[in-house]
Amino acid sequence: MAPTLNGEVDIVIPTIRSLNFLEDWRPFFEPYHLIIIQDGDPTKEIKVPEGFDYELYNRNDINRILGPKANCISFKDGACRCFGFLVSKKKFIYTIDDDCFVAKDPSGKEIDALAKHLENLTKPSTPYYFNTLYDPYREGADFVRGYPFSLRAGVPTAVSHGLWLNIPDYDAPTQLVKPLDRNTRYVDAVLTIPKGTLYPMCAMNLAFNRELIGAAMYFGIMGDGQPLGRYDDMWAGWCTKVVCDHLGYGVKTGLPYLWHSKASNPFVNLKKEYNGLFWQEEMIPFFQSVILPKKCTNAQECYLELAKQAKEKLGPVDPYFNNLADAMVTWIEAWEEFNAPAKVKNGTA
Ligand SMILES: O=c1ccn([C@@H]2O[C@H](COP(=O)(O)OP(=O)(O)O[C@H]3O[C@@H](CO)[C@H](O)[C@H]3O)[C@@H](O)[C@H]2O)c(=O)[nH]1
Ligand SMILES: [Mn+2]
Repeated sequence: MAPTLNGEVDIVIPTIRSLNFLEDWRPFFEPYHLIIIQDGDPTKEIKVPEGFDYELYNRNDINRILGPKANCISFKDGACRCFGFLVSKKKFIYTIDDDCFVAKDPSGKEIDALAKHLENLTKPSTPYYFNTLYDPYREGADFVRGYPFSLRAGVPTAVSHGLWLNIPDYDAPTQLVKPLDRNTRYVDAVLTIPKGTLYPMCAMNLAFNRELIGAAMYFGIMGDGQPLGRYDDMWAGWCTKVVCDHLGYGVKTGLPYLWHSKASNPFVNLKKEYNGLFWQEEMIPFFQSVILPKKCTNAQECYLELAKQAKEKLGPVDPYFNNLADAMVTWIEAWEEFNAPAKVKNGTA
């Protein structure tokens, strides 16, 4: 198990409701610093349970801190969480939704999701050759026969994507036709997503190495005033995976699980997602075809190149993508204002 890295971790929570869920996480989260992003009405008071060390930002704070660049941070959408990624100074970020609770593994033991994410992030990934016994660095597992020794050191892990029991993260059409579906299947595995393969990244139980990939973990312009919602984490997932593949970093998915308690309204979600259901048939082939030049040697440089290509290739799909590409550039400008560009060489920050 990874050591407690509490000096190197920020927990980022977007919220429009109360934070009572933190009581459930207290044994695991209390040693850590929280960055709470209060979305929606800034005059509403958000109560944080006693005993937590936190900083809280509402929309007025975001506007005051970023000035004109604040327009790259979404309003009335969980995508606002990426402001927390921007202002953090820590090596690792864990972001969690406020309707997610501690899950139990099949033995009935409570799952310390954060500890498992940190373990995932501090052990290598294997994107170049699939290990059929899954995570080879796990206690009691290893590389199987036929696995090349030249690849057994693995690569640095940039993203750890956790899953959820109970309410599944379905898109609105699926949720509308299968409202009673509950995810009861606990799969005891962590997989590295192979190089060249995209995946639908969900942000409700997500951790990443901010120094390696933080600059590309931008959640786009979604929600209020935008023709798209609930594709914030999808966009960030596609961008970060393409950047990780280019820079030689790994992305893991699987354990840890948490308990997703609340289904959001599928009718509201359908309105938010509607364009995305069509546009994803264009967005995904775009990301599958992206080639980043060798001169891009860190996440910021890769991201600016991605913004350029997204404008060229997706702008004709809808003018929204021109605005999104511009917002991606603004994000990097803000990122570099807040963080002296981390010169990351060979995966060590
Ligand atoms: O306007 C808003 C709405 C929500 N939030 C905060 O964002 C997260 C997620 O909200 P919620 O749990 O209601 O949404 P889900 O449909 O369950 O989850 C989706 O959100 C994305 C991942 O977070 C992804 O699209 C789906 O998993 C909560 O913390 C809300 O408080 C917000 O800040 N502003
Ligand atoms: Mn939810």
